[in-house]
Amino acid sequence: MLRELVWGDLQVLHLTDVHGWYQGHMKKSYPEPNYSGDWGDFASFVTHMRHLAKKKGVDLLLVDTGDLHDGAGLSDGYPAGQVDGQVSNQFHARVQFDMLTVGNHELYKYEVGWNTYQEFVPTTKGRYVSSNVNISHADLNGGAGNTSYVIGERFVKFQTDGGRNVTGLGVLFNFTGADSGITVQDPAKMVLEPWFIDAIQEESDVFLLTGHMPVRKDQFPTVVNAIRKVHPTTPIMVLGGHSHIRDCIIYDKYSMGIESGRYLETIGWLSMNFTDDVPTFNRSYIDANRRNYAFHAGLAHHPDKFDTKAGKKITSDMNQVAENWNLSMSYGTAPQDYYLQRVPVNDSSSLINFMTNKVLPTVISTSNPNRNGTPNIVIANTGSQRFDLYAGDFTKNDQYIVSPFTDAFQYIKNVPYKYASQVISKLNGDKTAQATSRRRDLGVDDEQSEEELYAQGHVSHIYNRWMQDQHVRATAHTEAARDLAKLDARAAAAAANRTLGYVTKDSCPGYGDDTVHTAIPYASVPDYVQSPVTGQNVTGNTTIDVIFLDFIAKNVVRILNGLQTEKNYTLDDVAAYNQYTIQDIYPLYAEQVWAGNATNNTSSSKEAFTIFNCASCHGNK
Ligand SMILES: Nc1ccn([C@@H]2O[C@H](COP(=O)(O)O)[C@@H](O)[C@H]2O)c(=O)n1
Repeated sequence: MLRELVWGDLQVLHLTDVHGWYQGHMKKSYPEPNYSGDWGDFASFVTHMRHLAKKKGVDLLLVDTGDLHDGAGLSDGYPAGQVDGQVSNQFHARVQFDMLTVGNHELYKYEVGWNTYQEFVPTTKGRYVSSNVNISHADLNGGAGNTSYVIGERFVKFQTDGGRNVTGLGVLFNFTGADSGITVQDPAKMVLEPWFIDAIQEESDVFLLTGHMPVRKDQFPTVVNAIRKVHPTTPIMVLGGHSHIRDCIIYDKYSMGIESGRYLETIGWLSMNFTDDVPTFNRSYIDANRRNYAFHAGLAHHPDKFDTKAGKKITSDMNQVAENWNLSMSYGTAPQDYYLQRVPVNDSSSLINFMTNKVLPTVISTSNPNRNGTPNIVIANTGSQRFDLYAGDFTKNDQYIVSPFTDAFQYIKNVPYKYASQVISKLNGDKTAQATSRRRDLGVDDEQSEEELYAQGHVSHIYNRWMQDQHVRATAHTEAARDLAKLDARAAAAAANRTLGYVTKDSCPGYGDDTVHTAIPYASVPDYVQSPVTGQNVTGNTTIDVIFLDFIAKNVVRILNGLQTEKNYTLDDVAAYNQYTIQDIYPLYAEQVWAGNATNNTSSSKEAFTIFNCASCHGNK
């Protein structure tokens, strides 16, 4: 069953953290088909929604809150000579947004930030807002030295089609991990700037406070409060991002904020009715697939009218780029799904189990011919793995999705096994505080605070906790649901028809998800894993090679020194083990082990969500 959107006088369709998933989710295993709409489908959806808004005589704005690339082939699989996101940004630009703002992933590498400024921002027709982010560059007008440029606009003021005055801001969290040449101002300082104070003086019908930061526990309240000092009752619509969750929060009677997930899985909806007294807000999280798009656009029963010419062209142009870049090239066929965090780590469907006990021993343990006779172990941080690996063709695109980092394999040779074998438990050791564990995972100094890590952009713990909450709630309700189902056959049938997906509980009234799902199970995984020792008759005094990712080299060295006093290890003892990075492990494995598997994966996840005869759609007359 799909839940209808509640329209108001003004609504925002919101996207965030697309991370390169412009081709949509292409696998057939659930929940992927729920998110099978691609950028062309999204473009068609937006066109229909804009028409619908016009027909209803209301306003509809389209907002994106950053992190456009890093995470899938169409952004990251670019040929040499280009910049990450350069081509995918061109597809993004084919849908005209009313406001956009910058994410931290646009700022890790100077050339990406500069390319955003030079090539992408001009396509947004003055609607890219980076209130607290600047990039410096040799003066473009030939002046001496460097000039600091606001990446977009500090703020925007515009009028909607319906004549409402909007003041828009685009604020990034207090990010400290930007490349040199890029500066991010703390939002707490930004609100004291003369330009900010000036920009918010004028009365608007609404403030559109966009930004790449979570809507709770970050600095949106700082900005809301600064606006409130001048405009106690003007409506503020807040659109956030960064932590990849679906979330909604009420700041005060006149403002509401939403965060709209990640990876082109979720399209957020925030609507508002202007009233003489207190505005009313509504929010929804739309599953990004053609069925849901057609349903909300009022076309569930007119599927032939859904695709626009422009939308179809975007899809075919993206497919062409994917073909040119070989993104659908299959390294082999995965015989089953491997889940990152859906099953315990000892389960045969665990990606971490598979990587540790099959992939690393097959492709890394044996990869250095000069160390052939020496036993070894391979240690990896599980944070290096980013997504499920689904049954079917394992493509070049999947390579960027599942294991995207280019962390190299290094080793320390001739470590007595009695010490080497203890490294993993020490790495996973002190579980007293999750923060400690995460600090270790990041390879940073023990003194570094949680706040510092957050400021560097690390937020995966927020998404994980959100998934865990959904699972815990689902498990708690299972008993009650079973009892209900016994009494009510219809409820049982409805529950049986649910697919896996997000089951959001946020802080706003009513249901948020537009589709009723069964929560995806969640199991936590250790921070680090180690492959079995190779070789035979390895005893405590046998010397072995300890192989690990360069990302955690410092930690391994420190731990080895804590375990023994015979040798003082330093980073000088660390050497490259092979030419591979963690991004290479599944392609190598697939070529060696899966290449012979038959492919029966020619259909697409989109087929699961045909909009023809949409049985679960209703309400579209
Ligand atoms: N080169 C890298 C960079 C990061 N990681 C892992 O990613 C985690 C940070 O993830 P966020 O989603 O919070 O940005 C970090 O803790 C590492 O586990 C990596 O493995 N290699």
